[in-house]
Amino acid sequence: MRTIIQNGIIVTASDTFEADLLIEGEQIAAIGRDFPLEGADVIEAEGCYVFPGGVDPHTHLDMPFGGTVTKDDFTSGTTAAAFGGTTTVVDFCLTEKGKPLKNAIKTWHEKSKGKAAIDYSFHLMIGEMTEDVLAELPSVIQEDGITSFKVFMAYKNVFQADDATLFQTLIKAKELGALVMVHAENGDVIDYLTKEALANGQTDPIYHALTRPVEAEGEATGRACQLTSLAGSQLYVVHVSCEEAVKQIESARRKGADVWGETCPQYLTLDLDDLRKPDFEGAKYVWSPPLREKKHQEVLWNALRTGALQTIGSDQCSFDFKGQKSLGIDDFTKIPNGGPMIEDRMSILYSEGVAEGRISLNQFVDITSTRAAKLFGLYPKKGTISVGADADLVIFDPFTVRTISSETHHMKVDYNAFEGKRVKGVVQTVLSKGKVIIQDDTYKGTIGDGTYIKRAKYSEQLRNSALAERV
Ligand SMILES: NC(=O)NCCC(=O)O
Ligand SMILES: [Zn+2]
Ligand SMILES: [Zn+2]
Repeated sequence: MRTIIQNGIIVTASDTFEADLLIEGEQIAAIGRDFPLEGADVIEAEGCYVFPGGVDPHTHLDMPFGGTVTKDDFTSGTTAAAFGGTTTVVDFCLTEKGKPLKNAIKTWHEKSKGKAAIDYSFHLMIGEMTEDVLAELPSVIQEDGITSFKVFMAYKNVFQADDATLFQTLIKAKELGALVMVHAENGDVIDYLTKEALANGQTDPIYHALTRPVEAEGEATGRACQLTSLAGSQLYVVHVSCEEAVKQIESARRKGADVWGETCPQYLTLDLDDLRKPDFEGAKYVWSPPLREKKHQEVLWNALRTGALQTIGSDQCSFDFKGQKSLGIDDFTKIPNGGPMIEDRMSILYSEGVAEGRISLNQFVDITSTRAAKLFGLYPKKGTISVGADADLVIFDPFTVRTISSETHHMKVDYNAFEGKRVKGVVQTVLSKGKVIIQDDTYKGTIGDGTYIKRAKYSEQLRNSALAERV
């Protein structure tokens, strides 16, 4: 199959230029002008940007959590992602203590195989570091192509791991060439504060935020950075929400530590007051870390602009308001944490970031796609527009304005945290591996065409991307 995308403005993390793209099969075959049109499907992109498909490094699809299971599975979640311009997701595979890692990986393949609209991969949670886990890790990297491990420093008695586990994971990751990811909040302090709040009859959603203070995130972020330096390893801090955490990451990076940071659309745009909405509506805005005071948003935008934070994940973890979030109507600790964000991740970053002049167009591509592809061993197959790269592409109309609503979104949940918000820019066409999967707000793909990607090691990836940048 031959496809030509013509007259668009190509945008990569480094360049913006007018050119046509020739796609042969699944890949970009040439970038230029005046390709022979005979026998090709021609897509007109005049007046539009052509971006590399988004890479969402942080999703939870079909995941059991908080006494229920996320509403969006690999089919609805990846389809919604595609509508929003994302063409690769890396999902978190949850493990269970005392059980082989391979069991968890098998379960995640069962959840996703033949069910995805776009390509996907897995991170692997490490909850404990036993002899068995140590013995399994090399094959997780070599055979399963899973080159990032996630350690939770919060969710006491559920996912939380101790510092010894985090430290050993960092040491092992350095040896094996993996990137360690952390959910950085002090779970013990939060456990104490939540018990105290409940004892005082403080059960409303706002107490979710008030019992997870910025200091708890700042402290855990700093601790993770220090342990990373001590291990001489590499760290990626997920869903950074506040200035206290940004400062720790900035300070570690200034000292030369190999530390990276991600934030999410919700922390850039929503705030603590959303949790105070009446009639339990605040439950729609329960994330961990929680939404913060508005002043933190500017810090996060500045961090993205200056490079102190490098990526944006959706942290897609969706629960219906009715029936799922309502589990916590009398007790905020029972509200399932998380929200629907996979579809609007890029839209929010474009509209609030590029259109509002906070970040450049090239930074937008880097933050939504390229940087995550590089960090997680997907580059240059994913995350850029270059000859030989997968033809995962987004044709984006920057001028049209749309209104976000749960009535028109493609996620399975009954609300959208941005209901009624007007955003600049509309995804017009999306290609995944050379095939049009979204056009005119319609899904044209085939569920199951999204396939599992084995990823390169962290160290190899950095070497390869440095080489690719030099060419
Ligand atoms: N972030 C959140 O509230 N839910 C998803 C699980 C996690 O990433 O901690
Ligand atoms: Zn988390
Ligand atoms: Zn998450």
